[in-house]
Amino acid sequence: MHLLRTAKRPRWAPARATSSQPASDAAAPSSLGANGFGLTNGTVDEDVSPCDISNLDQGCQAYNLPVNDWAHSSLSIVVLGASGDLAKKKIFPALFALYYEGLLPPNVQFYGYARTKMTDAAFREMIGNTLACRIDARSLAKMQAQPTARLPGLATRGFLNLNTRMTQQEAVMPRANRIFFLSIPPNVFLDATGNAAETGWTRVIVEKPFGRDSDSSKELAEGLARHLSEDQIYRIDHYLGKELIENLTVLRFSNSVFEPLWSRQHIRNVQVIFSENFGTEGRGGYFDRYGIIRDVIQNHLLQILALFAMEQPVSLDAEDIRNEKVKVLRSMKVVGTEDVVVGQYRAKGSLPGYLDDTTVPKGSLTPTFAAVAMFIDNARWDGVPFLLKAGKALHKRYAEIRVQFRWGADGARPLLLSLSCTAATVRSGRAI
Ligand SMILES: NC(=O)C1=CN([C@@H]2O[C@H](COP(=O)(O)OP(=O)(O)OC[C@H]3O[C@@H](n4cnc5c(N)ncnc54)[C@H](OP(=O)(O)O)[C@@H]3O)[C@@H](O)[C@H]2O)C=CC1
Ligand SMILES: O=C1O[C@H](COP(=O)(O)O)[C@@H](O)[C@H](O)[C@H]1O
Repeated sequence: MHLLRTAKRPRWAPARATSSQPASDAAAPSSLGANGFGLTNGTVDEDVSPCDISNLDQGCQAYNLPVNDWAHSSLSIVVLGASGDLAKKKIFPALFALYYEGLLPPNVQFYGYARTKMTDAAFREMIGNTLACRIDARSLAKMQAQPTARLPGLATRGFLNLNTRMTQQEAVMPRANRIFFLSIPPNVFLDATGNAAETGWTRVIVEKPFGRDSDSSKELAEGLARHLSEDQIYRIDHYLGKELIENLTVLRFSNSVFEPLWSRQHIRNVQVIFSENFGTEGRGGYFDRYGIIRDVIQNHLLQILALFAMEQPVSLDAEDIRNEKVKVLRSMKVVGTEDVVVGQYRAKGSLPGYLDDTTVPKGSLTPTFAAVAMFIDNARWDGVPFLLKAGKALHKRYAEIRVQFRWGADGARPLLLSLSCTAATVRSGRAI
């Protein structure tokens, strides 16, 4: 069964799976490009949609944001941590998709920042190889070679150097706006926030985890507040943008099949599973300081649990949903060590172990797998275990919610809500 929202697929997006089998499970066709999606024969000149400023204005109005004077303003988008996994896998492909669809202002420039030394050409090539969109290699090369290339290169020589480079490019317009995407470990956030725009607005996008613990999270929030006002800061948990998660509230509360069953009377247990079939692969610098619980359980999986278990919000406004989620978190029993199992993946055959990753400190005890049993002490969920499981370098890549109902003989099939990035599906699973 496919989910509720059927938005028009943008031209750059991969085709969605059309069966109950997620596309990621299907055999990959042999003609895939490096980005993993099928390639077509368009060229950039023909394919890139020109930016329509009136569309941007309408978008701002729709979200209640001030309308920008894009005819006289530039926009610089800076990705800090541009050599990292998140930048390569998600941010640059998403930015490129927006650009490709004509959804960015005409005077936009992208910048990367990292400590790794790389020539501008090597940096552009690295980004080019990760673009998850349907353009062919010829178009990509053309785009990279364009004299007006939007990606000037990678700054590595300090934030001052980055600022100088941006200021030079921005001089063409009276007003310069800046967006900073902090795709870096949280302990570096504060150093990175000193490059605010002088003639336009500044926005800073901050990635989870927001610190390591309560103290560092508080310190981070206070530090950001010293440089930025709250309306300049956008905190991101990209799991909230997944199709199933966006639709979970609608699936539950607008659906007379599910809502009457959503309680301890009918549900025996719930599992939220995050399984990846690849290890850290050079991300030890970030991952080892945080571990799997801070990396995905404390944020992504807990968000899912809260949305799954919350009471019906007064409206679908963000604040109302947030209030209901907070009530779930406040009703949860404190997790003790007896409720948690942790592990670390080891080498098997030709596959490296966690400690074989050269970016991981020798002898590290950081967990790459965790299973946590949680309980919500309220009338709806009293006594129902919520099992959150997450691991890297496991046998298969998938993410799903498994709902085990009480009725039926032992071994009744659970309801599976799949969080696959290519298709949100609801199906019944194998008996357990
Ligand atoms: N990977 C993913 O799919 C997702 C990651 N995230 C979040 O994104 C953030 C980064 O994760 P990820 O990209 O995976 O990690 P990586 O380790 O792959 O990348 C970290 C990046 O930060 C840079 N960096 C590290 N230390 C410093 C420093 N002191 N000063 C400046 N730059 C630094 C690194 O570049 P260099 O060493 O060259 O400086 C690298 O570009 C984390 O907060 C993570 O939670 C969120 C969602 C998904
Ligand atoms: O936040 C993170 O998420 C990714 C998994 O996200 P997905 O959308 O690609 O499934 C995970 O690999 C990474 O460790 C973590 O930081």
